Amino acid sequence: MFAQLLELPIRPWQVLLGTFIVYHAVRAIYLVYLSPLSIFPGSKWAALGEYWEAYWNIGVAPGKKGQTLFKLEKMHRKLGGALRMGPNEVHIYDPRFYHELYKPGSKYYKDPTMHKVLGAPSSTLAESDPIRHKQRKAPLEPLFSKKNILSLEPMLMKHVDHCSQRFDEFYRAGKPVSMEWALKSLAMDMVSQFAFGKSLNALADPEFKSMPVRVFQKYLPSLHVIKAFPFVRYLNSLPLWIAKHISEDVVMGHELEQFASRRIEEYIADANSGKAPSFPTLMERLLIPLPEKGYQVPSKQGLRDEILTVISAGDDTTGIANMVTIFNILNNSQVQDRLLRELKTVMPTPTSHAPYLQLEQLPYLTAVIKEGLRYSSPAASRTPRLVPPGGVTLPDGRFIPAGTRVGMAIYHIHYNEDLFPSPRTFDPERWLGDPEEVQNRLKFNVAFSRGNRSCLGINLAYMEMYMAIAYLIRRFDLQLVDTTEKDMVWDDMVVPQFHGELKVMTKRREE
Ligand code: HEM
Repeated sequence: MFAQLLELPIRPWQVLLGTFIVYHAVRAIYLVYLSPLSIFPGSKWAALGEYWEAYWNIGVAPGKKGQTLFKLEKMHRKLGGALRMGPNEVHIYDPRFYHELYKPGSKYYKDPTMHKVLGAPSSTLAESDPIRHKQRKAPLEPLFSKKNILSLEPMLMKHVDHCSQRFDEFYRAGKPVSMEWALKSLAMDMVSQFAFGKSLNALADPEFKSMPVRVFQKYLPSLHVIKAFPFVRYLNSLPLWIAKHISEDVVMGHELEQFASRRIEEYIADANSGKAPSFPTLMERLLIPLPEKGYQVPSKQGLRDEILTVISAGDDTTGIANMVTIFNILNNSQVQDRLLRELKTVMPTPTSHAPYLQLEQLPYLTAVIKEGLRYSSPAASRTPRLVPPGGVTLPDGRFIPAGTRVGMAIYHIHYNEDLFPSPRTFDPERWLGDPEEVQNRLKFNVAFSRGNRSCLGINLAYMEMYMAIAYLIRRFDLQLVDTTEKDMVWDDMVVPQFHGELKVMTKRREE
């Protein structure tokens, strides 16, 4: 019988199929049982391919959208501080490793294969090469310095005033404001004016749902899909007449790119005719070469990529941090009363003004903002890096070889019970009290990440938060409408995507 089988002719496709099966079987045995990463526990599926993450993130099964972060949290609690996350990736939960991975001068660089498919590959955010990254950052660092950002205060104030006027209109019409859209529009106007010199006027949209705000809201969650299936990104390169038939999101993305390109042309034309804005802008800096620092002015497409990346990095993040903080203030009358009492010391009437430098000195407002950043964790997901030559030994003694992807998530640090007891309670008191304890805790308030690749926009984000929260709480007696903690539960769609809406009635305070 066996001899008869051997005599059967073997067809080429059978050879191919057999080779394919044997190759994958051997590969699977190697990855799961023999690879140096096989010492790390975790799902066997995760060891075999990138699709374990996608399964929990992109909604292939009902209720499994944006869940990898939370799934990892549960698994770490059971299986320990380091887990296998992919064929070549380990996920770390142990906070002792955070400041090794994301420290200044860290040799753990971004993984080009991962970052180049996300967003604009030529942007500073996506650049993985440390030398090129330094060159790209050269014009941006002084621009984002605190001194420079302070000069934006009058411009930001104008947008807070515009937002307040829009709140009045909603109140007169007897309609609640959807705060997520309103606060993202506020952040959009601030960051776009900083980028182009002119704001996109998102606050003027009747429902705060202007095209750019909607596009970013839709685009960021699609990064989960692009990460798992990089070819999806190339849909964006299709001619518009084809794209129209495939996806409305792609069409919106095209519209935004064209819109940004027009704004760049306008800026250049204005600057050439001596009409540059009176405050520092991103466009202005990007157009000045710095040969001594290796910075060259990017192409028009490079400029567009950089501008759109900065706007996207600064819009949803700040809008979400403000929204979550405001919800928690309104949801806790003790927090609101104490904050209001403090605000009245520098803004005695609801129409008073207080300079940012004075707001920044208020201890309770500062504690509320720090807690808001911890609690909201707007950039919650893991940010992977590559282990440098020589490999690394984890605090628990296990070794990870060079070239392995390792990542930690800001949310896991912020919700770690050992660092922040009762992490699900919004408690500004954590940031008051014994200065030494607060100082230690501050090391783990990592909303903006740490080290060379930490947030460039931190000074702008703080100023936006202080101004939005101080003025909106001092000016308005905001009342929650049909909003509970359940609405504030979120899925991790690159930025938090909430299950419900924060809606408030926006009545002016009289005293
Ligand atoms: C509450 C608001 C914000 C939070 C929580 C936040 C958080 C972060 C985090 C965690 C990173 C590091 C990402 C990584 O490791 O890949 C980052 C990077 C960055 N952020 Fe922010 N961000 C905020 C607001 C802003 C604003 C307002 C801007 C600018 C207008 C901005 C611009 C950037 C840029 C350009 C980078 C890339 C830095 C680099 O790669 O060198 N961010 N941000």
